[in-house]
Order: sequence, then structure tokens, then C-alpha cells
Amino acid sequence: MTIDQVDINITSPGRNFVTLKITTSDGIVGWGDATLNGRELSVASYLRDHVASTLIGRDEDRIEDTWQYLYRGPYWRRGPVTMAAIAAVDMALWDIKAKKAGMPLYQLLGGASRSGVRVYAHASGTDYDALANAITGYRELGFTAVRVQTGVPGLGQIYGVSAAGPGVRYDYEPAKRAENGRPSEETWDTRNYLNHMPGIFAKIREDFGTDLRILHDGHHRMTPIEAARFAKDIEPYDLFWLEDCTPGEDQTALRLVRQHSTTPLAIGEVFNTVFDYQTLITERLIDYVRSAVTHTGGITAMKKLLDFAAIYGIKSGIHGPTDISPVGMAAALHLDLAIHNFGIQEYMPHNEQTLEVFQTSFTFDRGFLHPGEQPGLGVELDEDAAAAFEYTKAYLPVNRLTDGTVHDW
Ligand SMILES: O=C(O)C(=O)C[C@H](O)[C@H](O)CO
Repeated sequence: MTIDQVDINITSPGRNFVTLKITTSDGIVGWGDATLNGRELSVASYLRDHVASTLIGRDEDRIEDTWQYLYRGPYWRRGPVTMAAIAAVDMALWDIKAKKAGMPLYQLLGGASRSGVRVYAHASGTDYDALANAITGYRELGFTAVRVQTGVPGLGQIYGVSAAGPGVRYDYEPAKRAENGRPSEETWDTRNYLNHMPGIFAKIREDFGTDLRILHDGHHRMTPIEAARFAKDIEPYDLFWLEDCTPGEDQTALRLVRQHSTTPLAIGEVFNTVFDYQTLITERLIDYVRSAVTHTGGITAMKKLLDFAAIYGIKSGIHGPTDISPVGMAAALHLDLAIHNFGIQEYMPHNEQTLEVFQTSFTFDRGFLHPGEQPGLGVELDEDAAAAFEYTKAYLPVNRLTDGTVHDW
């Protein structure tokens, strides 16, 4: 059989999602996530204007060949737009293959290596009490791991920290609806942050004990020497990982951090290919691979990347915020269940409207997710429901230092 039709769906049930639909000549439908937060329409155009016509008539079973055709064929390689587009095609083809086999995708990846996928939640608050409240809520739901982010004295709203009171849903990953066509701006001060954070970890350990897995995201904001000092300072609080402590494009920056600390390191949500990890993996400069299946070329590329990492004792920590659609999340869960070197999975539940648009078969139980037993990825897009939510331009915020200099966020 061959690929008969390729469609691109753009919907915005609270935030924007781009979904690829591939239909085969015998009517089987596969779905792929092509969402790139704040740059959604670029990937939609890449797929619609440059990829769709090249897929028509291709054998849908030749997944590796199609991947290489899209990666090597156009000469221009890598980058988030290209790799998200390739990922969407790859996911959709795996979805189709598993549906044809009548199996959940994880079976085609080697079968389950575990009974469930340990996930971490996002806890945050403007001060310690609000943060502790959020952690308590997640503990009650059964989570065994939480990412903790908190406000920093002297600074206002910080990306990733909820300013809402207890019980109020905080979907910060849906980039803000664009005001005047521009992103909002925030202010940052690394010195205040470095002085404040170790005390927060100390209190969390005191209040929640040693069982809780604590994760923290530095959001690329530190220089190598700042990150080295920070990672050393927080060693006593036994973090599960310190994520993105230095800017993502500088792989060797993590050598300095590694030389000074045993705090486990994670990085990769802005990476697109295995080459972004080449030094990090071969020199064992990280402990967890943070790529999203959606932004790293799909299931085919992620499986190879994680197998490569496994040789060096490095585990997975697949990116899973709400800007990864339920299709991308399902792709991650099938990989998580199948691979041997699974570490942890990020999990920010999607809002109700999103889950009306995307019908999912994955389930959550006391801190663990399971992709379910439905053939394929186990997610179907309801195109009628999706049509009710029109695309709305939205941007992630821009960060500036207190003197106005643009900074990483
Ligand atoms: O999930 C995380 O750790 C993030 O930092 C989320 C990113 O900021 C988000 O995906 C950007 O679109």
C-alpha cells in the first residue's frame, strides 16, 4: 500500500498544536505531532509546502528510508523546524505500522521493559509556602518526583513559576497570547537566584524527606562557572537532576560543571539531533537526555539516540510539557516503556479542551503513566472538535537582566 493523502491540522484548544495526518490507500490513518511552541506555522508550512507532495505514493512501511529521504534528501539539515516536520512524518508512519500490526507501538519497539513509566510533575510557587503547597498536592496524587521552581526575591514573574494561588491550574507552557504582536518580557538576576535556591532545596528535604525525587530546571541561565558553583552548593540536597544549567549550544560548558560536582545533569529540550549530544554522551557529561520526540526527528531518531546514550550509562528524561501534543506525548510513552535505559518522563497534563480534541488511551496511576493497549500510538485527533479552536498567535517570553540585557531564559 502507499501514502494517499497528507493533511496538516492546526488547532488551539488553550494553546496551539500542529498535527500531521497521513492516510494510506487502504484508509489507515496515522498521526504525528509537529508542534513548535511560538513558531507553529513555520512547521505547518514546511510540511504543507515542501513535504506533503513528496510523500504521496510512497510505501508507508519504509519508515527508515522515508526518514533518510527527508533528512538527507533536501541537503539542508537539522534545526527545530526541519526536525519537527520529520518527526511528525515518522510518528504518523509508526502509528500506521502499529495499527496494521494490531499492536500498541511499544510492542514493535521490543515490548515492555517495565510495568509503568515513572513521571515527574511541575510544582512551583512565588515563595516557599506556595511551592510546598504545590508539592504536597502532587504527593497526594501519588507523584514520586517533582520539578521545583520558585520565585526569586527582588524579581517579578519568572517563567515556569506560578503566581496563581493554590488549586489554580497553571499552564505556563502555553506561550502567552501575543500582546501587540510581541512576546512579553521578564527580568532576571542570576546572583539573587544563586543565593536563594540552595535554601529552598534544604527546606524541601527537611519537609518532604529523602524519598522525594527533586528535579530543578536552570533554563540555560547560568554561565559555566556559575553553574559549577551552583551544582556543587546543592549536592547535599541530592537532586534527581539539575536541568539546562548552561546555554544549550555549548556542549563543552558542562565539562566545568562535571569537574566540580556530582549533581546529576540533564539537558536537551532545545536539541534536534544526536549530533547535539555527541560530546555530551561520549564524554559522559550528562546523565539524562531531555529531547522531545517531537523536536528530535521522531521515534526512529530518538530510539537511536537513546540506544547510543545507553552505551555510556546515560538514561532518558524525555521532554513532555503541554506544548508537546498528546500525540507527541504518546510517542514518548511507548519509547519509555520499551527502552532499557529509561530514566523518568516529564508529565504536565493537558487541559480538558485539549483532551476533547485529542482522544488519548494513556492512563495515569499514582505517579506512573502507561501508553495503553490500543493499536498504534493510541491517540486520535477529533477534527470536528479541533475546528472549533482557531490558531491564535502566542509567544514564549523574552528574558532581560536587570540592566536590560537580553538573557537566556
Ligand atoms: O518542560 C520544561 O522543562 C520546559 O522548560 C518547557 C519549555 O520551556 C517549553 O517546552 C518551551 O516551549
